[in-house]
Amino acid sequence: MQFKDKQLSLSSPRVMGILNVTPDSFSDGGQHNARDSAIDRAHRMAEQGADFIDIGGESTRPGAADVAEQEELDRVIPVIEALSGQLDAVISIDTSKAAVMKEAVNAGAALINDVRALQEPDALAMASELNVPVCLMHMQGQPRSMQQAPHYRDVVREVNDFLLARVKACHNAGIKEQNIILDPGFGFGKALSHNYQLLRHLPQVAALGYPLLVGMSRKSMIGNLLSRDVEKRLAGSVAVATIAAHLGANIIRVHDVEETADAVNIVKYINALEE
Ligand SMILES: Nc1nc2[nH]c(SCCc3ccc(S(N)(=O)=O)cc3)nc2c(=O)[nH]1
Repeated sequence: MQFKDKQLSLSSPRVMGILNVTPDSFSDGGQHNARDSAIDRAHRMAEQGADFIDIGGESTRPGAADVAEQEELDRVIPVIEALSGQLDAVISIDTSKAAVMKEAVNAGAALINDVRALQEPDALAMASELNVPVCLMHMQGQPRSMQQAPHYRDVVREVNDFLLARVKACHNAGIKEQNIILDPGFGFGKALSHNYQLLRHLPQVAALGYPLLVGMSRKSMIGNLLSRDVEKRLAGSVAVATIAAHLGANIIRVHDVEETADAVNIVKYINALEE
């Protein structure tokens, strides 16, 4: 797959490091050293084996409030500008806003990661104009309310139907087939059982024929099942990452890059063994 001037094969699973530049992700709260610590973290994750660094200025965890466009721009653009051309990894922008997509790609991002699957105003047209790969993710509802009462008749079918509908919308907007990545959206309007049904049937999502991105790292699907607080979810996160890679996920979005890269390297080795 082509990410601006970087060709990256997705034939074996890749690791995406999470770089949250939202205030709730900084311990000390200071803006300046927050930016510096984000830049250091990006370099560290690239060194640990991240092929992508996903930069997000809007928290989309359950209950999160919306973020104003300028605020989101102020958080992410300086970090992308500081990292562009300095990393061996591809910079991804985690946003739903057309204006943030534009500025981020102009500043050096080569992948758009939209948890709202280009449903916001002008997002489809912007993604088409920017002509970079885009990840379309399934979410039931909006972050503020999505975990109140998630309900599906058949979660895998309904997620697949949504993703295909968004692919059609992309096609109609002139977005190239080879620029599309899909994501079932773990934790975005899903109860525990829905998340594990999606993981177990990931081959059915892969069967849609597009590269898959998955993000389960430290999420409640691990915490609730194992009764683990967020700082004790590394083993569970590596476990689900390994399962997803083995079942066909192409990009694994995680906090813990080094540990996940080790697990993915074992999956890659097994997959490379001749039949
Ligand atoms: N493509 C893609 N982008 C993503 N960005 C994020 S931010 C995570 C927000 C969050 C935190 C915690 C829970 S919970 N209640 O399950 O613990 C849900 C959502 N995630 C993903 C993901 O998966 N794919």
